[in-house]
Amino acid sequence: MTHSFPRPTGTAFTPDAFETQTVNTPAAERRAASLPARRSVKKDWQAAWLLRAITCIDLTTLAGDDTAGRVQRLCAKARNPVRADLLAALGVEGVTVGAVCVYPTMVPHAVKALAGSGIPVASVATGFPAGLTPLPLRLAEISYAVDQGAAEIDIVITREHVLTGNWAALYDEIAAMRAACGEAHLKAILATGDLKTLTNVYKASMVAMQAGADFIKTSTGKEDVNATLPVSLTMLRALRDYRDRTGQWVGFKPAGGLKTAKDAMNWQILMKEELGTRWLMPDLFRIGASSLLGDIERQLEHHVTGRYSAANRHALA
Ligand SMILES: O=C[C@H](O)COP(=O)(O)O
Repeated sequence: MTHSFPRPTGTAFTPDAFETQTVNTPAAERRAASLPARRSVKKDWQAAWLLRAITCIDLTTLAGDDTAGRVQRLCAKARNPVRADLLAALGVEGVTVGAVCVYPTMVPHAVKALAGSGIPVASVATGFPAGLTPLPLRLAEISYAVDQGAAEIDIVITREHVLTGNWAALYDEIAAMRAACGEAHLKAILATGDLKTLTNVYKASMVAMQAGADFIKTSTGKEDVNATLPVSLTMLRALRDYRDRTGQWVGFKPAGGLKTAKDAMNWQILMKEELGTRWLMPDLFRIGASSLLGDIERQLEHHVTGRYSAANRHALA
């Protein structure tokens, strides 16, 4: 039984917790670069890590041409992410994903398609992906998504507040969004590809956690640069510093560009080494991805059958 942590409550706005902080970017980049070079775990252990990764995927479709039919198909995949014969061969059952993540108007279709599954529906909101609409409209979008049945809200921050060092304004907007979420969990998308420096990433992470975010998330998937290992390392260090200062455990969600099973394992290894095994569970770790599951399933098929499906012949090095 995994110990469950109380939902983070945030704190008062506390600039001294981060204002003098600077990130050693070359050191962070060196540390991150060492991960993919590692020999990854092999055979049964690899399969176990990949099954664990599936349980943390926020299976996502965030496209302008999304339809009810596409969301229904995604939800069917969320319910059964791995072929039954492969699960039987692996000796596991009941594997499902962490959540399904969609746009607000697609929430009702996901809620209906996931009824009885226990899989939560996550919705982006607050003017995703740019976030440049009036705050009252952004808060109303949160309320709409929650009213439609979303249990998790992925909000986007106003990057200008970070780029101008207006940390109080950033705190206030995220705190207002957290209040609008009510019982729904809030994931704060920092759009790190827009934030220019790792020091800004660290500070934005701390402010989002002080404002009550349940998760901090790297990217919308729409920036030029989305989830990277150096940025993720910086956010994990902020998570750890925040936990050490406040005792509150906040979750982490890399998103955007995680496409392969190797990507998933690189982030899992980073999480384990920086924060520990407990942080590999879906209440503290999610991967926002639209195509990652396909490659993980192909690697599991290879593990079981020794063959790759026609769609992919890239060995997991
Ligand atoms: O979290 C949501 C992201 O948009 C997923 O990005 P992706 O399509 O690169 O997997």
